[in-house]
Amino acid sequence: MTELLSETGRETMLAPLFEAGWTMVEGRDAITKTYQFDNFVEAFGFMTRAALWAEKWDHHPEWFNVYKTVEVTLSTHDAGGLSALDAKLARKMDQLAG
Ligand SMILES: C[C@H](O)[C@H](O)[C@H]1CNC2=NC(N)=NC(=O)C2=N1
Repeated sequence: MTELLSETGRETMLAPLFEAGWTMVEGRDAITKTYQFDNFVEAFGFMTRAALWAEKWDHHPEWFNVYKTVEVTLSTHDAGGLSALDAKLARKMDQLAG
């Protein structure tokens, strides 16, 4: 069972993500970010690479793709909110998106 982020965890792990363009989802303990790529192949390539990390970590994004835009929402369903895994996957996605 994955634990919800503590207050300290939120300050240390989420603050840098907010700096990097992630925001809280309204009315829900989840974070979201919209990535814009140059074209569909770049967007889908990002999703493919992120999917492999998600599967490896058994932690999966909610996401929505239209052409070169990918809208991502991260939350831990098992915990009913944000856990350290969401921060970890968010950092990986930023890295993959370059
Ligand atoms: C059984 C399986 O390990 C769980 O359902 C995993 C799968 N991927 C998951 N992904 C996310 N985002 N949250 C979860 O709680 C979660 N749980």
